[in-house]
Amino acid sequence: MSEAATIERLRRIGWRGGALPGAGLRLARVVAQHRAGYELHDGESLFGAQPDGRFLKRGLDPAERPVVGDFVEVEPGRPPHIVKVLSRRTLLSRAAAGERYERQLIAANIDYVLVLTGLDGDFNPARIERYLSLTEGSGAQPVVLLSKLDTREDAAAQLDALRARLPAGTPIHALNGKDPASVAPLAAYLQPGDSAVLVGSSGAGKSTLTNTLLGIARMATAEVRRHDSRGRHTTTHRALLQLPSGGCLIDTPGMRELKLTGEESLDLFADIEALAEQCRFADCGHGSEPGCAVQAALDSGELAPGRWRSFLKLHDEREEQAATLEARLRRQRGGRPIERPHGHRGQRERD
Ligand SMILES: Nc1nc2c(ncn2[C@@H]2O[C@H](COP(=O)(O)OP(=O)(O)OP(=O)(O)O)[C@@H](O)[C@H]2O)c(=O)[nH]1
Ligand SMILES: [Zn+2]
Repeated sequence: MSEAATIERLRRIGWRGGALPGAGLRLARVVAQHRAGYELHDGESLFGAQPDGRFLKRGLDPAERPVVGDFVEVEPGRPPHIVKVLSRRTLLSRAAAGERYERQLIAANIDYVLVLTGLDGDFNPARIERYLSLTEGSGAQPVVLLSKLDTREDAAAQLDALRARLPAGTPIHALNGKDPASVAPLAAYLQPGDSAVLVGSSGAGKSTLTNTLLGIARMATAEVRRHDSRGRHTTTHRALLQLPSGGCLIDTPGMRELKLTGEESLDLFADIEALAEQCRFADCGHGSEPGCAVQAALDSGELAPGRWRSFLKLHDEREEQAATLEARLRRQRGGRPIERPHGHRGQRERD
């Protein structure tokens, strides 16, 4: 295959250029990670691969291991081996409160995180803010998508409220996920060389939107999954969908269930942090303390109550996660076996 053809093929799986690997090596993208190994796609076909021994060394920084979305160099063989991870343009990760403190990598080289929420009962600005905070520092650009526009007559008010609340410049698109014309503006984020992930709660319309983007007839979700797992589509795969607009969508269960786990930045609430610094007491609880700048801003309307509540919620969640993490680390340092609290099981069984 000519070099131009190779580059064209790789662009369709989100490659943005760079040096091609030396003779005998193949460039591919990680689309899934299993206990048994990796699934890779080279723009033409899907194949399994094993990580080279050096990636399995104990104590290796997990950030050095291949992750979904990585471009890797592969040495042929049975099975092929991943020998090198190319440098990443973006990296989505979160803190993992496990036995050992680790940053858990979610995906590499993602350009756009499409945060999908339905304009129906699913609509929840606080959750959208939480998703946005997850993309902070990753290098990926968040895009807010609101589905089920066709079911609402009063969406303008929801949109205005969201615009006022989210950081200025955050792209927001309201759409009908079933209608190709309504979805067409998203092509701007899905050009050749672009990689996107679609996240949102169950029922938000991820499969519906994905099918419209793919331009294939809408099928029941379960049917789509069954067909894909049988490999009915030869050029696409559930985990890495090549879209007609030229970009690709990484769609793995791990991506779909992105959750906050405690270490995300609260930068979205920098204005509130700044307010809190103006309180008379450094340890102000922002309740009934005299000289509380937060209460003053709430009273004057400068700070919206809903925004204050979502700040508190995210804050509490982080504190809780941090406490869990600290307790685990303390246990580990003490070298004692991990004890399960005695009352725990009994309590569980009672309810
Ligand atoms: N009217 C309307 N219905 C929609 C739209 N998007 C999705 N739906 C419907 O909402 C329901 C859920 O959509 P799915 O695409 O299955 O949602 P999902 O996010 O993939 O859900 P999970 O597979 O559980 O993660 C289906 O009945 C869709 O037909 C939309 O823009 N307008
Ligand atoms: Zn205060």
